[in-house]
Amino acid sequence: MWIVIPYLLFKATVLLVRSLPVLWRNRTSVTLAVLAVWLWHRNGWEILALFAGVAGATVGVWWWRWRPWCERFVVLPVLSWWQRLFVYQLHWREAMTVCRLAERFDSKLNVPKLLRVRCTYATDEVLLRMPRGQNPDDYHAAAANLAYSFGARICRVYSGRREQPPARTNRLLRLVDRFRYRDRPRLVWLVFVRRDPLRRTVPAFDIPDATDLEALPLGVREDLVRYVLRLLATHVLIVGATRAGKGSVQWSLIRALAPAIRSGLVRLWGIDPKGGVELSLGRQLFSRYEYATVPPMVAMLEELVEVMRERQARMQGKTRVHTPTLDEPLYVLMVDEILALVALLQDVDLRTRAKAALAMLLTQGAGLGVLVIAATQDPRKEVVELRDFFPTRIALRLNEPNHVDLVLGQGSRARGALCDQLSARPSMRGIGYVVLDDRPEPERVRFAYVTDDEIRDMAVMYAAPVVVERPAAVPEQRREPRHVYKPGRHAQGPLLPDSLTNFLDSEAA
Ligand SMILES: Nc1ncnc2c1ncn2[C@@H]1O[C@H](COP(=O)(O)OP(=O)(O)OP(=O)(O)O)[C@@H](O)[C@H]1O
Repeated sequence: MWIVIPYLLFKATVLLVRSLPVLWRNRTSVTLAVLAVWLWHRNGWEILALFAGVAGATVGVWWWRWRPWCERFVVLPVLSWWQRLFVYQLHWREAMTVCRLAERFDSKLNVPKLLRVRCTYATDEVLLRMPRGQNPDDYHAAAANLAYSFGARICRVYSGRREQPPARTNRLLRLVDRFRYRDRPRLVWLVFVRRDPLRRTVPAFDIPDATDLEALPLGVREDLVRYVLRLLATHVLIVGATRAGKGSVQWSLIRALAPAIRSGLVRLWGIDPKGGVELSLGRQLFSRYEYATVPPMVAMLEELVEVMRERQARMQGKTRVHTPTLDEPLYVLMVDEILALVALLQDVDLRTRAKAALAMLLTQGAGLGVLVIAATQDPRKEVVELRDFFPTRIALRLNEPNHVDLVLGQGSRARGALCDQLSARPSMRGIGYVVLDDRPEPERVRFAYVTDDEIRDMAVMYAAPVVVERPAAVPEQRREPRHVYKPGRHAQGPLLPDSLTNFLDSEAA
């Protein structure tokens, strides 16, 4: 008997020490439970009920008077606590094991460690630490199983923190943030979407006083943060099935550019091969605009190449990066259906010239302040060949799963860009995926919808100043050599990547 008591004491101590981390992680629940039991034991259930009633009434008044604060400090923390305890912690081990995310080593099962659950009204963000031997791709592969295991339809996986460190002036706080926001490769963020936060149309944003070319607000992300586009030095490709909402991306972008268009800092050129259906509503915003026939469109492309070349000559030896000024504005060329110029055009000569000019703009224009924003319905071969020259790509609803990787790049669908599963319902238009600069996982965005009336008003209030642009040369009679740019064959020609050479050469076949 005397030997059993020390043994039991030893066992109890081990159990206590082992459960300390669990108790610490659940300190709020444990404290509340201990308090409740103590109150009940000391004063009976009536006092406990009174306390609960007073607490409930206080929260009710708080909610009524200061709802955002109440949500932030009471409702969402309580929801997070509840979800953590009764949804994630309860089924964690089982779910991780059946989703094959638990690793066995030395006859011990290493389960990913659940660190934190943070809820918004629409999503649960679960932070975990991976066991050794895993990387975030394992979680991307298991995302669908994880979602259904925890009663959601969508689970997004992020290998990095989604929010940026706050901008602080205090040095001490900055130091703390540097530690808090340090790179932690073994952490993975799972975001379970309980209800779609993007199901409501996002109204057009107010036009800013001044355009910030580094952050043009275009829509709202799934975490309800504004999606902003850094336009400087990037070309943008927008791909989406018919009626997917490509127009809302284009018009949101133009809306964000409007003050700069009016001041002349940005010169917007438009090509609308679909007969002016999309862009003509805001005709006054464009310094140059072609929609009726193809030859002037091609001439316009070539003219822009000329503008770019002249600027290149002016910049030579002075600066490497173009900064927009009123004398040297940023040229933004918007092409509504790029396929009409590079693939559907019957006239081979015109098509070759259009391709060559576009290739030139795409390879050299970004650093020279000549940008291309192109939209298309169909990611077919000719567009995919150009894809890599568009650093920013936006994929709205697409018809086929394999189109996703064609537009956003290899592996994008596996990392969560489910463009083929986006709803075609009219109420769900204008939703798409974008790849942000700071992380590999695509982000779902709903683009702001600019109504026809808003476009008309904007066109009147922010009309482009009248500038005397050079008249477009009528191209019909021009007989230029088919291939202007032939790296390797013309030693003095600019060097073009292989894919672009193939793209230009495809005409010769
Ligand atoms: N962001 C949005 N939010 C809500 N509804 C939208 C949004 N964008 C578009 N829509 C709706 O979808 C319709 C089609 O949009 P839009 O013309 O922009 O599509 P599209 O992809 O440009 O079509 P197409 O390929 O035919 O040119 C619009 O008339 C509008 O009713």
